[in-house]
Amino acid sequence: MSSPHIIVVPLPIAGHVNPLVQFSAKLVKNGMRVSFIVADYYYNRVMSAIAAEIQGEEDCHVGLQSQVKLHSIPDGLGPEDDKNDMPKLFLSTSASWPAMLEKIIQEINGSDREGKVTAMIADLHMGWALEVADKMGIKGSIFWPSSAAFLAVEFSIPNLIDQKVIDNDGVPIGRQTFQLSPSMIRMDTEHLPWNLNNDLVTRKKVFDFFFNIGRALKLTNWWLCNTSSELEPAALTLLPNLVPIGPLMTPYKKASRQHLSEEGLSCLNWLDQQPARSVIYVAFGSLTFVEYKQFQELALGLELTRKPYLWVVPSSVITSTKFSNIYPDGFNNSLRKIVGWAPQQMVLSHPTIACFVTHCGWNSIVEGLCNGVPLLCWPFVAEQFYAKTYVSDVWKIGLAFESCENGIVSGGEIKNKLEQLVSNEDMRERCSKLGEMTMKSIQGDGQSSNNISKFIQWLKE
Ligand SMILES: O=c1ccn([C@@H]2O[C@H](COP(=O)(O)OP(=O)(O)O[C@H]3O[C@H](CO)[C@@H](O)[C@H](O)[C@H]3O)[C@@H](O)[C@H]2O)c(=O)[nH]1
Repeated sequence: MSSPHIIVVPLPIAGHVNPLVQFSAKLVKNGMRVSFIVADYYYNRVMSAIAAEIQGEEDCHVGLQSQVKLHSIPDGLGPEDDKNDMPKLFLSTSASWPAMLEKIIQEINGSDREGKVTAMIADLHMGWALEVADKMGIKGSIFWPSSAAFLAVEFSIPNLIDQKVIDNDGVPIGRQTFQLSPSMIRMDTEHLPWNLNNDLVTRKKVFDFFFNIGRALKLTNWWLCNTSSELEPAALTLLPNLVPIGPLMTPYKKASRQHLSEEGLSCLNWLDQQPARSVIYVAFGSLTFVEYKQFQELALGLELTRKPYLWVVPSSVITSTKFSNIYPDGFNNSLRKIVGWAPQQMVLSHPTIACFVTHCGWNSIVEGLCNGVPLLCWPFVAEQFYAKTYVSDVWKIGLAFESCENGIVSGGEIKNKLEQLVSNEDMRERCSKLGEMTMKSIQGDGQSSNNISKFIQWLKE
């Protein structure tokens, strides 16, 4: 009998692609074939990430890599569009990908070499893919890469309308805070998941898109989430049908440097030269954060600490003259390293990292805490604010910036918070403990590990 063949469909953005790369590696190690759908510009990065995941494991051999096949699709955005613009991605992929996905599945099923597709794992925000699977007689499951808290808000839309927190179009009825249950974090109507930008027409489209996700959820009972009961007991109680399988990450000692790009390797080589627990790591995930004045203040704050720092900055910024003028002596010297992309999980597990300045993307938060690295929160939109509340108020493993009246966080504030954070041993200790507890969930008999085993069993049935 041929092995199960799983088609994996992530939203094409790092925070959605990465956890599914790691999950795909697990499926392959459990004897399955994976067809991974990827936007064309991600092809090379995903290819090397998969190779590193699979070969990095001590108990795996090179041949397994051939069990994953990438199928690239154009993202449907125009040449001028930002590849990380979530609302545009939701809308363009849901319009242009269904027909292409169906064609890919037909091609796989028509070829003798690969074995027919037996199941699908679709990102919740690619929920339309389950309708394609359903039409083609393929069993499906939903995967959510972020917090259960985020989902709890999406699932509570009818209640929020009834309770007059939002109107029928998702618009807040006045600014207010609310709790979805007495043990849940308090949320602000400013940070609803569909408030991804200031354009009201787009907000409404994204709200309708989220509201309609319920259709996809009805097509499966497997709602997988990249969280764990150690991290989000209250949200998981509120959503008893959600299956926690997180944190989806690989411990560093197992991962391999051999597949890194030159830039990635240069980050680790540079870290190898730094003193233990000295380096500030700064990265904002897929977010393109390029506001000049704020960039200048962040650079100033980092320089004022006189500590070494590794900062991920979009390549377009590194090459622009305006920004390079901030550093008259050049972007890189022995105390600073500025790169376009870093191998984040390896960086965070490096013993020289002292703290992480993050935009509070869920994967960044979980990767930081699982490596025991205290966090300095700089949320920009939507659910990143929920993650910030977890970090600073619930888990107490990090701090958050105060912005000034003009919305800019000053260099002085950045320096002060960084100094407070790195000198706080209690916080570091709490972070290590929470990280250890959370990692146990995906090991041995941990809850997430058991859930993954049950899911794999279902895929094999
Ligand atoms: O230089 C870098 C920067 C990031 N990463 C990786 O990219 C991923 C980034 O994920 P995340 O921190 O979740 O950020 P985004 O890509 O910005 O994620 C989007 O998707 C997440 C999951 O839904 C949401 O939580 C975020 O708010 C949303 O911005 C992580 O695995 C990082 O390890 C790298 O490897 N190198």
